[in-house]
Amino acid sequence: MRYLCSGESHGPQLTAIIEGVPAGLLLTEEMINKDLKLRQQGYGRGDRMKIESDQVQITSGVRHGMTLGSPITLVIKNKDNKNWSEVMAIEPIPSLEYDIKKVPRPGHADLVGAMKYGHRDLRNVLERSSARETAIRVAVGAVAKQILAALGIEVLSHVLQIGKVSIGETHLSFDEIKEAIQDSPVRCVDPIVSAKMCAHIDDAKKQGDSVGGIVQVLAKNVPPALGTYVQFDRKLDAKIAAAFIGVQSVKGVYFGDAMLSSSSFGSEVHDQIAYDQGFIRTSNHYGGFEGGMTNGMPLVVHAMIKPIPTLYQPLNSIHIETKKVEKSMIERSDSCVVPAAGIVLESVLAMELAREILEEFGSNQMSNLVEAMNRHRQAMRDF
Ligand SMILES: Cc1cc2nc3c(=O)[nH]c(=O)nc-3n(C[C@H](O)[C@H](O)[C@H](O)COP(=O)(O)O)c2cc1C
Ligand SMILES: C=C(O[C@@H]1CC(C(=O)O)=C[C@@H](OP(=O)(O)O)[C@H]1O)C(=O)O
Repeated sequence: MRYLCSGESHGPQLTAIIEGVPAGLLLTEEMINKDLKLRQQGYGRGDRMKIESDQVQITSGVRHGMTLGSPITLVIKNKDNKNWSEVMAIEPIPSLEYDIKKVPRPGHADLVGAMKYGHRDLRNVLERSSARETAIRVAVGAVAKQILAALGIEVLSHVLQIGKVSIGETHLSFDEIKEAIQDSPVRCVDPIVSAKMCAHIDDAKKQGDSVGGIVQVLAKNVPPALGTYVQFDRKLDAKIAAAFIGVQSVKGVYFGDAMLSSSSFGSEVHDQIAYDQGFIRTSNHYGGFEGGMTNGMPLVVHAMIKPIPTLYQPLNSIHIETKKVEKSMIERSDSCVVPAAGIVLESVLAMELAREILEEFGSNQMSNLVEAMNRHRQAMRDF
């Protein structure tokens, strides 16, 4: 399964084409839209989210709610495009005068992107580097989630830390976490910490500042032996780490209790092997991976997210023509996107897992894939 995305932040639409989704998967726009809605929520989002109400349009590869096995095309319209139709016009508008962006934001792609592609208007960079693009990736991930759901696998994200407010680790189960975050505007399991996180975001916003944080992404019911140890670039944890870093503002990835294990004795953290109708581990400090392969324990992946680069109290920068010091540009911005990034990272994890499963059990039809997975699970239990 492979996919390609396109679209500028204030252009007419975002598009994705996914190839390799087996035929016979139940898929409707509504199944995708619920994730698009979640990505738009989360305390700390800016005014753009009041304009957009993301809805996907499936324009190929699906008929009567069922995938055909042909490429699936997904489209999300940018509602804000109507406010930028001239600035973002595809055809030249010679007489148009508009604000050309010249003062790059520290922490954003503006300066290096312009240097790389030779742009003198930083808008030519920011339009594509923008995390607006994550909307269509969430749509793609929702398709992957449907494949996983048919195989009994589910993913979930929740927030462990926002700026300086941290919940530490939680010992709740997957289903308990799902329940506990329902009413939290920051997807945090503890209501008291959740309120502190919101207050911390408010404080940052009042100061014209921004905050980052840490998200935990989980997958349950993943069978053992996905991925392989035989070649570095085929290790599944390595593929997931690369895909996580591919999400805007994710600066670190770690599996399980990596922070703790790096400062512990081996005897304290290695997950001991036991047998109970199949091999199990008595703990899950390594987040479900050994040697680049899943070991049958739940997957536990963490993403460390930096604070948003655009600041309402801007930092110093340099005008790219005058080379003089100026405050960096600002139009409009989120102040915290940690909960939203969690939804994006769920999609990314779902995509990597679905892709790996299809590579391992390759199938054109969902029913054959389900059978192959059931056989694999049985073989793993019988080992
Ligand atoms: C969902 C989401 C929304 C974001 N919104 C903003 C924003 O409003 N303003 C901003 O400057 N950066 C925002 N970012 C982060 C930038 O897109 C990102 O920092 C930038 O593209 C540079 O990439 P890097 O941080 O991965 O190096 C957002 C990131 C995500 C995941
Ligand atoms: C549009 C989205 O996020 C955008 C990501 C983003 C950035 O620089 O990454 C900058 C902001 O864009 P704008 O200036 O249009 O408000 C965010 O709103 C979205 O998440 O759908």
